[in-house]
Amino acid sequence: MALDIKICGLKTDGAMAAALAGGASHVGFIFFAKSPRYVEPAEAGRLREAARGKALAVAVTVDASDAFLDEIVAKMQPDMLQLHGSETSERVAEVKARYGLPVMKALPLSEAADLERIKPFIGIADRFLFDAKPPKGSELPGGNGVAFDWRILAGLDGGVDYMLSGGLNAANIGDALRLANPPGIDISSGVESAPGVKGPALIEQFFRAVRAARDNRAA
Ligand SMILES: O=C(O)c1ccccc1NCC(=O)[C@H](O)[C@H](O)COP(=O)(O)O
Repeated sequence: MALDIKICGLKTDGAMAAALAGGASHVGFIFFAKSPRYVEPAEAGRLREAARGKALAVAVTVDASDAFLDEIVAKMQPDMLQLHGSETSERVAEVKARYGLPVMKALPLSEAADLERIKPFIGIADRFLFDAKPPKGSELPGGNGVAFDWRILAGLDGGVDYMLSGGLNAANIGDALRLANPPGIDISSGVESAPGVKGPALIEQFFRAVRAARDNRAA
């Protein structure tokens, strides 16, 4: 089974080049002002050009207004929108209809009971991104480098398409793939040398770890 890999929070040409060289299927840009990964929509529009025809460019927003989404869509021309706030299923449907783009809804998980939260979005969101709940006091709904118990995903209906996210890195990706067998994975701070600073060598190392884990499973 193919594994989708999203490298999120890109801000530089070097990090974009490393993500594409590694074989990323998705590249993410953060439009949340408090994040150290924030990029201006026009700059994301410049950066995403390198990904055309190679990886899907994902705009990550948090409870964004129509006006901000209009600006992002016009200037960045994303292939997909990731809604990473407390958007309702009605809002997801509205955004999909307004832009005609696929929407990935991020949901924070910590225990099996949290999987109930996906129900209202089934048939509306095109994909889910399952992330850890932010640590107490964090100003960021994502990009916190915190993992959740991946074993809870074993209880998920096989038809649910999702990316596993939160605290992934080269050291734990093998366990994550083994325990959850996800259709996609997403990483941000695990390939950074400091908050918001992507390390091209760390990105390369992560792809190597993914390949090694998959080769081990196939052997
Ligand atoms: O990364 C951010 O700064 C961010 C800020 C606000 C909303 C979402 C954000 N990130 C979304 C992502 O898809 C991250 O890749 C995901 O949360 C995993 O991050 P990490 O645990 O650092 O790998």
